[in-house]
Amino acid sequence: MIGVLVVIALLTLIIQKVLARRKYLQLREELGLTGPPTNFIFGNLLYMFRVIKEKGVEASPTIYPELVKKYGSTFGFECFISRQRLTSLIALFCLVTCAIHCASRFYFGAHFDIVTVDPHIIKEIFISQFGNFVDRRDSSVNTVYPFLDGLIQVGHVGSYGAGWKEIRSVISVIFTSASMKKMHLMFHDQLDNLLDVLTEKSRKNNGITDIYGEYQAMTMDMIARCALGQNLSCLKDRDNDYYTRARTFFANIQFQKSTVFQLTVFMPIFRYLRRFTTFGRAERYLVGLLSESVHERERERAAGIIRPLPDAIDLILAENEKRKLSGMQPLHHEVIVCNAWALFIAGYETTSTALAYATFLLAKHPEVQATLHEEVLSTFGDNDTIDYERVMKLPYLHAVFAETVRLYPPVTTLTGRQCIKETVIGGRIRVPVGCNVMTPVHAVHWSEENYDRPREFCPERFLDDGKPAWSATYMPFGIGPRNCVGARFAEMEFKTVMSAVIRKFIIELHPAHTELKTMTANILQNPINNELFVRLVERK
Ligand code: HEM
Repeated sequence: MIGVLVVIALLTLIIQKVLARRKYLQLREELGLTGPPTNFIFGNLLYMFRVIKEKGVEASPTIYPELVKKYGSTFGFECFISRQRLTSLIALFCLVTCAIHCASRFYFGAHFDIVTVDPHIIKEIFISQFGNFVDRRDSSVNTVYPFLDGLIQVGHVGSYGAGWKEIRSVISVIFTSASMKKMHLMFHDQLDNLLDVLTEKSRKNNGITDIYGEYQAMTMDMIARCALGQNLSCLKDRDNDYYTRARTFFANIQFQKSTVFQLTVFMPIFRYLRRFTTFGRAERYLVGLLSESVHERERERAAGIIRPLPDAIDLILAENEKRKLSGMQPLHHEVIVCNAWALFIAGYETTSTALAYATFLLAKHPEVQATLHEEVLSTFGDNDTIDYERVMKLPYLHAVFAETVRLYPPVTTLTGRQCIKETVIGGRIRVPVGCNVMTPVHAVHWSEENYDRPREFCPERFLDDGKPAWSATYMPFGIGPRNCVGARFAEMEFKTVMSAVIRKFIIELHPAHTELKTMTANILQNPINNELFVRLVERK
């Protein structure tokens, strides 16, 4: 008798899930959108797998731009997940479905996104209707500590009461011009370290250097110093705990490498297993150190010890003290830790990727390199300190920066928003609560409607108009009130490092790496194999 009841319960459950899935798959049609054919179980995932299987992983950045060509500027798409481990995933899925059928949010397939590169709709979502789209498109694995209350993921209501708006207003104080100038003073030690390491490399092995590896170590040193007050020396000591754990974190927080990550796409309840994953364990260790740093800083401040060069933690704590004094609820300790962590991860990989792309592009375009070198040399000579005021104003350097992140945006699909109040966009598309709208930045930047010869590296396109305004056709740092809070920091770091490197070295192509091959995974666009080789020749 019990056996019969169990079978009936399971059948009912399966029928219910199948019907829910059918209804979900009809959403795209209901909203009047087209898109690639959808598989009942895998949504559009198989479409992505097919492209990568046929053309290789280097074709991954072309997926969205090609879809735009095929289905127009706004379409519907279900994505997220890799084929690797699908077999084990399905087996596990069947098992756990029986075990935890009470999970309330059930994604049998994947997320449904409205994808748009239409400038009018982009402006609506990210700016004029921002109030209806405050939340970022969520990734289930990130909706637990230590990500949930960090700026990258937090929604309009945070778990400790402080939502995106409040947290953003606190974090923004870190990036005012006055704070940035002080942080710039902290760059110089790291810059000297970088030049020492690169000089050594240029004298060995014919100057062939994996420049991406060196930039990654350096940006970690810089963000750790400026954001977290940690004096690391990853450039010179790759075995240090921060570096090895952060590399483990980044190398493993990927769909294809983590079964838990994959499971969260189907069933968000699995996000609670984050802490037991390889990336989760590395993260827990680093976040533990951060939490201790915050406590220590609180104790110092209470004892009246104020650092002359405040880092991000000092600035957050100072802002929190002001909040207390004016009768507002201060940010909870865990919220501060989540945000210190968010700044660390958002500020590390992205800037090193942009620097590596630019270095490669300068090697590939010696005429651009010569013009940039001339500008840097005529401003700073051979020995002047590269100071904040002057480096931020160099027009050609700015054009190289702007064009690099246009042609190879390091962040491609973080620019998504989740609807929190039902609305209509583009005058016709109903967007229900919970639905995501996402703009793939590279598809916007590679569109012939927006740029002449969009796949060519041409810094001059940013010279005529001076500083490019971030807009619906130029959005390497996103757009609207929830754009990249660290954009000016990234710009400052990029320009300072690039000036120092170009002043000291001639950059040439490595004969075996004459083409820049990138791949998109999760929200980022990285060099394939996480390495990028160039040849460095010390200038006389
Ligand atoms: C070249 C380097 C960088 C690129 C290309 C980049 C790009 C982006 C993009 C596209 C977004 C999403 C914006 C949107 O949804 O409209 C974003 C968000 C964010 N970025 Fe960056 N970023 C870079 C460097 C940094 C740095 C250095 C930091 C911190 C020091 C940082 C911190 C953040 C944070 C905290 C957010 C979330 C902001 C919010 O939701 O309010 N980023 N970034």
